[in-house]
Parts: sequence; C-alpha cells; structure tokens
Amino acid sequence: MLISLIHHARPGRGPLLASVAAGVGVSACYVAQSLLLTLAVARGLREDLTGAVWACCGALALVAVRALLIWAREVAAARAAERVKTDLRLRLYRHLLTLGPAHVTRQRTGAVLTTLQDSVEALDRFVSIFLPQVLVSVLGGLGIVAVLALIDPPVALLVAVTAVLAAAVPRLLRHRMRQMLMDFMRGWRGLSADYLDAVQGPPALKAVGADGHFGTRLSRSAWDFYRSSLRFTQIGTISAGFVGFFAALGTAAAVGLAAWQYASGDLSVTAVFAVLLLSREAFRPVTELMAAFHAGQAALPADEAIRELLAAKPVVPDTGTTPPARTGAPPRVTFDDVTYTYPGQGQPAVDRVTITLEASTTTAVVGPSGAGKSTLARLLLRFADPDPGNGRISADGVDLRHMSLADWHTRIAVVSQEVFLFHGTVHDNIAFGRADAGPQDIEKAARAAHAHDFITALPDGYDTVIGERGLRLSGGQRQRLAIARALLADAPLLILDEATSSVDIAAERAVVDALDRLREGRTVLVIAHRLSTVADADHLVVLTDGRVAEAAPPDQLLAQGGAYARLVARQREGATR
Ligand SMILES: Nc1ncnc2c1ncn2[C@@H]1O[C@H](COP(=O)(O)OP(=O)(O)OP(=O)(O)O)[C@@H](O)[C@H]1O
Repeated sequence: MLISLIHHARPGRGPLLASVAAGVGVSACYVAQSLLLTLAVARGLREDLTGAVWACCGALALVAVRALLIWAREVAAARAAERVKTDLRLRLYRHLLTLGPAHVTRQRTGAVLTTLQDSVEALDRFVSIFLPQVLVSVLGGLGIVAVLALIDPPVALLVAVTAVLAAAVPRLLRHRMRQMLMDFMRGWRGLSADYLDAVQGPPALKAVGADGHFGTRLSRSAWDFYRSSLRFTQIGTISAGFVGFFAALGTAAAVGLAAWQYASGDLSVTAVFAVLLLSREAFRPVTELMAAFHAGQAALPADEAIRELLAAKPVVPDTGTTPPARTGAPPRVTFDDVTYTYPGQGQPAVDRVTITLEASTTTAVVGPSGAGKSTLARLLLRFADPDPGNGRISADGVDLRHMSLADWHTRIAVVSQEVFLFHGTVHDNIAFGRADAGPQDIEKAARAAHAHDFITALPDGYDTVIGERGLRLSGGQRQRLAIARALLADAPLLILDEATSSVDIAAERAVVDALDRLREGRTVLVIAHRLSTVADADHLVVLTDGRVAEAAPPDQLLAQGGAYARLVARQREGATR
C-alpha cells in the first residue's frame, strides 16, 4: 500500500526532494544552534564575554536561516502535493470517462465524489507532510545521534534506543489505527452519499412523505460517523501520549546519565549542557514524525479507494479500430437478435430484439413502463453491449464494438427532456462538445432551435450564467437549448428520449418546431414514454417485456388492431376518465 502511495507521489518528486533538503537544513540549524549555545556557555565559564556574545549572535542568525528554510520546505511541499493531486485527479477523471455512466450508476455518486475530492485531498497531507518528514526524521535523527556520539557515546546510545522505542509505538498500534481509519473513511463516504441523496431528492421525498424517514437515516449515519471519528481520535491521542512519554523519559535519562558522568569526573559541565540541549533535539524528529504519522495513516484508506476506482474495468471495452462506414451521412442502424441482461438480473431487459432504423427516418419505440425502451437507447449509445454471443448492433454494416467509442459517440446526439445544463454561460452550454464553434455558429443553432429570442432577452444574452447556481430556465427553454446543442453537434444519428413528466414542454409549439427541424435529414430513434408524439414517426416498434410485439408504420399498426392499437385505446380511456 505504501508503495502504491509512493507511486502516486512520483510526479512531485522534484519539489519533494527540495522539501527534504530544506527539512534536513532545518534539523541542522537546530543542532548548530544547540552547539553555539553550548559554546556561549563554555566561553562564559571562561569569562570570554566577546566569544559568548558572538556565539549567541550566531545562534540568533540561525533562527533567521531556519525561518527561511522552513518557508522553502513548506513551499516545496505544497508544490509537490499540488502536482501529485493534479496528476491523480486527471488520471481518475480520464479513467471515469472510460468507465462510462454505467459505473457511476452502479456506485453511489456521493461515494465516487468523495474518492475524487476527499481521498485525493488526503494524499495532499501524505505527500506534503508525511513523506518528506520520514526522510527528514531518519536523516535528522541519525545526524543528531552522531553529533551526540562525538560528545558522549553512552548518552548517544541511550538516546538512540529510546528514540527507536518511541518511534515503534505508532507502528505497534498501526493495525488498530488502520482499521479505525478505514471505518472512519467508510463512514465519511456513506455520509457524503446520504447527504447528496438528501440534497438531490427532497421534492420527490416530500411528495411521498419520506423526508422524515430520510432524516432519521441521515442522523443515524452522522452518529455512526461521529463515533468512528471519536475512536480514531482516541487511538491517535493514546499513541501521541506514549511517544511524548518515551521522549521525556529519554531526555531525563540522558541528562541523568550525563550528570552522573559529570559527578564521577568523566564529563565537563559544557558537555553536560550540550547533552541537555542535544538530547531534547534528538527526540524532535520522532515527535514530528508522530504528528506526520496521522497524515500518513489517513492516506491509506484514501489510497484504497483510489486504487479501487483505478482498478475498475470499463463495462464496454473500447478496443474497436474500424472507422465508421460513412462519416457525416445518416447511418442505417440494425439491432440483430439483440439480448441484454443487466448485471445481477435473471431476466433479460431486452430479449432477441431485431429492429432496423432506416437511414434518415424516424423510428419510435413504445411500450409499457419497464418494457426495455431506454435499454435500447443505452445499447445504441454503447453504455452496455449485448450479452456475449447474443446479437449485434451495427451502423451501415459495421458492428458498434468494432468502432472506437469516440468515433461512435461523435456520430450521436441525445436530446432528453431531462436537460443537463452545467454552471456556465448560455454560449458555453450550447457549445458543449464542440469547442471549435464560433459565436456565429452558436447563434445559428440557437435561431434554428427557436432559442435566440429568449436568450437575447436574458440579462446578459449569450453570456448569461445558467445551470446549477445560475439563472433558472423553464423546461421548454432548457429543451430548446438542448436542441440547439444537438443542432450544433450536427450528429447524423439522434436519440430523442421523451420523459413522461414533460407533457407541457412537448406541447410547446416552439419545441415541436425545433425538434422537427432537428430530425430533418437524420436517423432518429424516439424513445416514447407517451404515445401522443409518435404518430408522425416513419416506423413504430412496440416492445413488451423486452420483446418486439409488433413493428410497422403507425397507421398500419393502428389498423391492425394489435398491441399498439390497444395501448392507444387504453391511453384514450385514461384521458377521458
Ligand atoms: N440499471 C439497471 N439495473 C438493473 N435493471 C435495470 C436497470 N435499468 C433498467 N433495469 C430493468 O430493465 C428493464 C427495462 O428497463 P427500461 O428502463 O429499459 O424500461 P423502459 O421501457 O424504458 O421503462 P420506462 O418507460 O418506465 O422508462 C426493467 O425491468 C428495469 O427494471
């Protein structure tokens, strides 16, 4: 685990070495200061006042040098930590992208966020405090003992043994500490995830009267977290107490031994004074290491979470290299005998489905809730692949698995009624995914999506900040921005996912017009959760229990009086009741 942590720290090794060098310099200053003060005492005893004053001035000058070195050590350590965190965040983010949305769906979003934020932050203290401190403590400790050995070898031996004993205490308690830290971090991740659910869910929870129950659950996880953090703090205090005890015991024993040697005439008074100052300094590396030890321990569960995330395998392998058959042109997409089962589910969500989305036509998929409509869209987006050996999806004859994900995704745009707007300007939200688009391209897309007029009426027009923490837009306005975004992306294949809740939005003339314009000249798959919007589709597929019940143009299906006709009749009945 430590090796993996040191591996994470590699991008910061330059500034880390600088920080260690400065840290060793700080320790050297302490030793030199003690020696200069001893010299001052020796000169004073010989009534050499000038010599004593010079030695004191030297000790004072060292205080200034030490302050400079501490500053350099902190700056270098912070720089190292920043480099390490930036590198790690980038690696984690890139890896999350390759894992795709399926990973985040399986994990709790709050827990993934905690790994990205808190676990990476925990490495900050490991890199900036613990790692340099280990080297500084070992080098500094050895240096001080070596100087002590020149003055009084028995005292040096005594100090070395007690310092090693003091340093061993945290190591003896480390398994217990690690276990408590794991509990602490697990509790923290759970609490973060619960809070995220609580923040994102209140209206839905209130609607079913579940907010009270949720509040109890939240307070229970907060209480669990409090207890685990208390246990961790307690064990930290116990171990710090033991280190402090050994340090005090070591210093007292060293001074006692030196005093005894003085009494028996084996040591001068100046040497006793040097022992007094240096033996105290000899325990500084241990106590500093102890303080840093906590920072190092906190990184262990963080490292585990990071490694877990980095080790997660993508749900779909991105190994295809075949280029799309015809870039730019609307593709002909076929689902050939496709079966897909969600992990851990017994029944397939989509069962031996064969459908063709003819180029430049609109195919709508309808069916009762849970029939597998959204799953078809997910398979088309390659958020998942058909069960092995159970069918294939191809575009113009090329199996989607043979193309790279990036190639395939640039050919698809999705417009769903749950529009994702991030915190940023209207301009940036439309340009999302097309970084090279200029203001004219963006305005053209917005005009075609009937969004230009409402955008120019906003306080700062295209520069108005919207999305999370920004200006709130109506459902229809958000929808038109999504359409502008899709128009700008100009992908030849379009997935329209119509959520049940947005009847009013779909009824907005401007949205209907904009959608019609978007559909022109593209291959379109409409996931229709309602039937009212599918009458103008070229082709209609009725899914029930993951299977194709019937497929034909809508008029033909209505005339046949089959599953589709029954669905329409049922919906009409529902509307008149
Ligand atoms: N992430 C998932 N893990 C496990 N099972 C899932 C998952 N998502 C959907 N399912 C199951 O797969 C089946 C098909 O779901 P799907 O969302 O495709 O239906 P749908 O027709 O789009 O429904 P709706 O109209 O209600 O959105 C359902 O039985 C559903 O419970």
